[in-house]
Amino acid sequence: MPLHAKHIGWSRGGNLVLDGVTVEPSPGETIGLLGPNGSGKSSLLGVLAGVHKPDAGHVLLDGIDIRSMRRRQVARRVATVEQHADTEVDVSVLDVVRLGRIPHRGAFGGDDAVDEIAVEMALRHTGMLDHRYRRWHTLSGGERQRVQIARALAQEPDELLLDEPTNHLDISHQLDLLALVYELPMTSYIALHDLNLAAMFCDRVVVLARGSIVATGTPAEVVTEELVEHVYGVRAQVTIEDGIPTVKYRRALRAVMR
Ligand SMILES: Nc1ncnc2c1ncn2[C@@H]1O[C@H](COP(=O)(O)OP(=O)(O)OP(=O)(O)O)[C@@H](O)[C@H]1O
Repeated sequence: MPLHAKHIGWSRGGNLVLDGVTVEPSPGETIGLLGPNGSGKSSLLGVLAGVHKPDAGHVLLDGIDIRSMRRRQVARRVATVEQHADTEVDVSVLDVVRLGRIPHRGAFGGDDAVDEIAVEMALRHTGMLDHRYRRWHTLSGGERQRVQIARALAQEPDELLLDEPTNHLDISHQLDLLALVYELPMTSYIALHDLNLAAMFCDRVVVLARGSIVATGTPAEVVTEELVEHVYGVRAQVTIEDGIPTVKYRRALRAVMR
């Protein structure tokens, strides 16, 4: 059973950041987490990754609460790509991607050949193989993002948690990356701001507002003109082609203050 969130409640600084959030994907599904700034998408990913301990509810992996699992056990199964991953250390692309193999190495090391195959596959998948000897600090924002995805893939997880992975990417790489994630056999949770990309590449979307789920279902069920106006306060036209909604936003009249 993939990573499930059941009735998650999580508070920070006296505020309820997540309130009764339940998400139960089927194996291999791509779940889009949508919602305005501050609605709880990153917090939910943090809870799913086991980084934040929920005050209420459970995160289950194979039906077992991850709190009762060892950290390494969870790390072998769940890979995370954060929004602003960076390092001051002078490392190569290869060094970063090899970090993904750490959960698979025991006290006496691991199988170097297996590790190197996983690393090469991950670099190839993300189009970074030719850049493997580049230094991290020489990479563009988009290239760094792809390296972080490669690191997560090298981990060979069953579950992938991605926080706005298309940040910094040009449209061609956004489409490539989401197509890659969509085709991977693993279950993925992706926090996204772009409703059109979410509609194209997610099997199901979960819309959060102020820490609660306000809608969940297929993109065609959820991404409606009413929802866009209700959740984002933006008027839009939504058309559906081949079962995939496309959102065209209406430009708000600018308030001129004199
Ligand atoms: N450690 C923390 N301490 C205090 N407040 C927090 C903490 N972490 C999150 N929050 C608050 O919880 C709310 C949800 O934040 P979160 O980062 O999960 O939202 P988000 O949907 O990912 O936002 P964005 O789209 O801007 O990335 C915000 O109001 C945020 O300020």
